[in-house]
Amino acid sequence: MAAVIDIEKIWDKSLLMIAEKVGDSTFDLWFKPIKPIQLKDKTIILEIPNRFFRDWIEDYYPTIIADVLEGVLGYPVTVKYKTAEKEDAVLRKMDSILENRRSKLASRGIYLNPRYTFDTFVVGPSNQFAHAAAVRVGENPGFAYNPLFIYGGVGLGKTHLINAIGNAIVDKNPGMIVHYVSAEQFTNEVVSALRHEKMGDLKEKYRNVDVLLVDDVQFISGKTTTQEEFFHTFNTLYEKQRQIVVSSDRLPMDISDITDRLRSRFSMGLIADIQPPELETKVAIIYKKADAEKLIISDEVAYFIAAHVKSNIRELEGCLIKLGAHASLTGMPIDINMAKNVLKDLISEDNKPITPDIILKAVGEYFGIKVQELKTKKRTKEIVNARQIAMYIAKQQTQLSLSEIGRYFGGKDHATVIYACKQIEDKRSKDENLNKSIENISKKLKG
Ligand SMILES: Nc1ncnc2c1ncn2[C@@H]1O[C@H](COP(=O)(O)OP(=O)(O)OP(=O)(O)O)[C@@H](O)[C@H]1O
Repeated sequence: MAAVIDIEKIWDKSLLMIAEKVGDSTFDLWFKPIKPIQLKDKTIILEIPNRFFRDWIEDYYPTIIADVLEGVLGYPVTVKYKTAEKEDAVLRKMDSILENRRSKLASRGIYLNPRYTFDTFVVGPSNQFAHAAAVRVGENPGFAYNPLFIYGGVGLGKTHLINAIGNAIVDKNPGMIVHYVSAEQFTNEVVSALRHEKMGDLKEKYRNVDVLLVDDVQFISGKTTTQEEFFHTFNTLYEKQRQIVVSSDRLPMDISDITDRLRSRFSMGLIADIQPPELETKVAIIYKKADAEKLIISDEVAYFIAAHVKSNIRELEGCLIKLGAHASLTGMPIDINMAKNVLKDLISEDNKPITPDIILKAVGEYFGIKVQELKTKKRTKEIVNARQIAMYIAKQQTQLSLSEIGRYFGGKDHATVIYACKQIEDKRSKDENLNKSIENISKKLKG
């Protein structure tokens, strides 16, 4: 007799694992209310209170449920959501258009996010340049800017823009092979191909696309075989005038542990940055998203969210989704009091002072160096440079004395701190890239 699958038990086990990964408050709010409905043909249907739950989970933990279920069941499953409340007819229609688009793309083997198009991207001074470059590439793949390298901080729209390029190309050129891949997934494919002696297949797949979109390329830092494979893929595509678009959270020169030849390839075309959005752009994004979700919010609420979420647009959307979920569960309209109440964590985060630990973490993350290494006496060029930048920022952005800063950086004396600050000050006036790196880290700290 075939084993009967006890869906409740499986879900309970999965919930325990999810709780461990996401922490109590997130778990209670977003995952605990989910109920399993059906598990059949490697597809699980989960009931969620309303569509905001799906949006939030897809934004913040897009693969967590599928990953955990795969761990529990031992095979991959597709996760589908069903909302408990009756959905607005317009929203349901929009969802079905998106779903259609998604399956059309998937049937051509193209895994682009159908939501991320130029139409849904709000343009402002912070992203105007990257957007214009992306549109050009979308209109003229292979011939406008090749490669296009888009860089910017976390959650500022890089994935959205490169998907929008892909969607625009697919729409206009039904025959073109457009391949979107995260650098992490590419690395996994290289590892798997090596293990199963399928490198030939991998080369065949990647070197024959018309458009290659690689997201979060900084991930290949330190991974030599992946870099090697990517380098040859890059050259083959480039020679055939096929379009390459790469996104990264930092400039090519700031990606540590990649070969110089790859770094120089990244800089061969156009490098376009996305900066954190200004207040007006944030407000415009909030309205666009609210519109898409059929949420009614006042100017006061929109400006309140925009003023408190400093830069990350994913967080901006997260606030709106949280409000939408709350309004939908309570049946109350969204007003400023609800916003203040539901988003109170956000407000209390505002006054957090910048500490040397926060600076070390931000600098470490930016350059891909462990905080511990910044605090030791290690003297490789990269570490010394990052450590000096961190001291310089600490001097600028904290009230600490030079000796106190020195102490935080592994017992250095105040003369070392003065020297570091002077070095960076001098280099900054001559080196635009260094200047940009410091600005980006500082913005991240303020955000
Ligand atoms: N200008 C914009 N207009 C509308 N939505 C935007 C804009 N910029 C970002 N977003 C939205 O913000 C969210 C985060 O953006 P995205 O995932 O593209 O960021 P990212 O830069 O790739 O982040 P990460 O560094 O984490 O990979 C997405 O839902 C995206 O649609």
